[in-house]
Amino acid sequence: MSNAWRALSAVAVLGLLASGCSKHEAAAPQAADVGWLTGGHDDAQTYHSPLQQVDEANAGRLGFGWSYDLETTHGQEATPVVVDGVMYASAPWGFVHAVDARTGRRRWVFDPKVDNSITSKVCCGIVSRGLAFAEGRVFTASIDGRLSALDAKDGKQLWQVDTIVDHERGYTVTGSPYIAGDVVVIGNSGGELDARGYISAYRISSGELAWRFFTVPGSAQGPFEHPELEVAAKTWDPKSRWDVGLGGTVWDGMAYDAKLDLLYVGVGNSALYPRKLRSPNGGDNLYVSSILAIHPKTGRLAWHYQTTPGDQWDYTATQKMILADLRIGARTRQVLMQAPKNGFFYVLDRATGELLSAKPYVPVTWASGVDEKTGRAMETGQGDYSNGPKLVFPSPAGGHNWHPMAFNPDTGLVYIPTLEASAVFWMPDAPYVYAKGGPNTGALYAFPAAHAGNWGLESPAAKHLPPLSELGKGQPDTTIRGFLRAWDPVANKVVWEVETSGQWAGQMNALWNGGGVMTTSGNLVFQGQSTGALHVYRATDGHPLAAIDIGTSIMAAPMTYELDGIQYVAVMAGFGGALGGVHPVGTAAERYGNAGRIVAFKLDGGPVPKPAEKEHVSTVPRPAVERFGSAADIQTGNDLLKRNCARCHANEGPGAIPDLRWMSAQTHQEFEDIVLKGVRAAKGMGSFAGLITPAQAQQIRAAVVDSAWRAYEAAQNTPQSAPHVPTTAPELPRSPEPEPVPGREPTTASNGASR
Ligand SMILES: O=C(O)c1cc(C(=O)O)c2c(n1)C(=O)C(=O)c1cc(C(=O)O)[nH]c1-2
Ligand SMILES: [Ca+2]
Repeated sequence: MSNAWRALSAVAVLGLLASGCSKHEAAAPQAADVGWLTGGHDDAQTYHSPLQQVDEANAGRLGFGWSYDLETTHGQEATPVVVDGVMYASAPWGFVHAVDARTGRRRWVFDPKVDNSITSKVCCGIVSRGLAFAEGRVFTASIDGRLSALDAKDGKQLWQVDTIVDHERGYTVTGSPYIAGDVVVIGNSGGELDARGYISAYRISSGELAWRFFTVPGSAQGPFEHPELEVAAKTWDPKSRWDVGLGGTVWDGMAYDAKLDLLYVGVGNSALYPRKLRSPNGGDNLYVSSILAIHPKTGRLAWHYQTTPGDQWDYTATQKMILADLRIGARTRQVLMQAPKNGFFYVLDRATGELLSAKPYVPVTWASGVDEKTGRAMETGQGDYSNGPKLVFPSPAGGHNWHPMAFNPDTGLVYIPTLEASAVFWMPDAPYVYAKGGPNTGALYAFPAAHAGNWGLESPAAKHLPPLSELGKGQPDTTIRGFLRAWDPVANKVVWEVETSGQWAGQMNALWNGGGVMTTSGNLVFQGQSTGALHVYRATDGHPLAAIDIGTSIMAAPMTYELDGIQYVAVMAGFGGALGGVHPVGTAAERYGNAGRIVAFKLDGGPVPKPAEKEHVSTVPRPAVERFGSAADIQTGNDLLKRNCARCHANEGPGAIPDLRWMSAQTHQEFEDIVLKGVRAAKGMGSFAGLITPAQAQQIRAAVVDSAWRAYEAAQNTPQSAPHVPTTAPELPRSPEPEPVPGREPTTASNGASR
């Protein structure tokens, strides 16, 4: 169907010819090399490979192939591509690593030379979700929004464009570029800041801008950049906060159908979050939280489907979409499938945008269902926090986030890394004030989780809320859990599942312990965990086949390719993203540090070398400075911290991002320079000058010091109530469980982390 598939079958034909030629020499026929051509393997973004050398009978023999040092401790979220024996991998900041896919030896590295002052605008970690490959060129976006075309041979830059329309606003780019015909398309991030979302399409050959599509109007009356915005403007209150940008960022999934010549684009949440502040008289607010089908030749909209009308919970529809042909009733339908954050699994006709089904794949309370006639979600009111705090399922982390799901055409199942979690949303007491280029959600939220630092209901900023016993009355169990779910997209039910939260159920770590997914025609499903294990399951029934401990936390989806008759499986490993500031209790990142690397596996490769173990802090240290500031300063400091800092600094233990409570005396001295002059921008801490005054910086510091002393005093009085900082992480299972894991029952059997 797609270019990628055509390329693959061309390789297969060449392979057959080659094996025909070698007939006389009585040698084993040479298997054709098979690559992985887009982030999700193909234009349909299936995360499925037809390879079957590694299969359910031998997956237990998977071992070390090679590893490659990515020279960073920021999170790894990308799936590399492999073309002609070379792996191209995108890494934090927008680096590209070209690596010999047989040996892991470096061929070239592209450094986008980012001005690191951009980091104060990063919402959810300095990450990259991938690159695109076409016509001998690698396309990559840097976090500051430049799109570069590189010569795949040597990494030389062929062209580069600045894709950002307004550098005063909170734009960054973490998403992958995608190819659609002769254009390369890129979106951007900033839906928690003041971005006005859009995608831009550039000519593959020259980098010339072909078209740009804004996802939300810039004003009530126009002039409108393109006709679709006039339609969209009617769904907004004319008094909407046009000045704040309104969100609708395209920060992750796209897919392309070459036959229909349609590009599919997932659009993110609204900014501000609360309707009351954003579009006071309501409206659906197109095209936030929508799936768009766009003609890549013209940039005109073919159809749209809005998953969350008038979103106010960060329910992005940016999640990766998969294109497949499914037998539904008596017909084969060309479908698009998505599991957006809002908790419903959508099957749409991808030619027309018609809704075929939408069923919850995790607990959902904001809506009772989706009306399949009108295609509209039916809101319950449980999500309405305009008059007081409300506990809502799913949480803003989503029933599913950026972690790729995978579709296996052999089993007909979609494998989804899901989250069962809720959050309490509320409007802050202080009136909302627009912060140019800064955080502008207009709402706050917290997770009912243990050890959740600034993200939890125990955080000082959430202290005035009613207790969970009251907020959660009559609601589903708020224990945070994660499951890998095999979902039948025709019957709309779970066929099998394994729990991936394990021993962390109820804690923030449970959120994304399970990473992105890949599936193969060896009847296999692959998923890494932040424990540092790559898990392999039988695709048909979830039977666990292998758990390979690599000593590096895995979030990204694995991929696979075959060279010289050897099938490799590879994954980019490293903890971070939105959870970068959370203490990764019990993970490989905690035990072995978080040096990012690519690890490749092959049959009979033996154990994977692990990084050296880190030394662990087992006590709560004494804060480096004495308490200071008034109670009012500390209260203000906590609110400022929640709005500006908590998206990175959870302050609940040693994470990939420092816990500010344990700043050294030296760091305390440099605090204003760090916050206001950007002296640590190279590490990811850009300047907040213009957003925070020197006096406010001191209020934030006073709040941090107060928290540090409270933790210290608690630890002195009752050691067992001290923050949980284990000295060793649990051992991972080395051998598969004997029993299959059938049916709908939740199980902890297969990942061994339930002890
Ligand atoms: O609205 C946005 O523009 C935006 C951007 C990003 C991003 O670029 O990383 C995330 C989110 N939203 C988001 O809501 C979210 O849950 C999230 C998780 C992650 C991550 O990398 O772990 N990024 C983002
Ligand atoms: Ca968002």
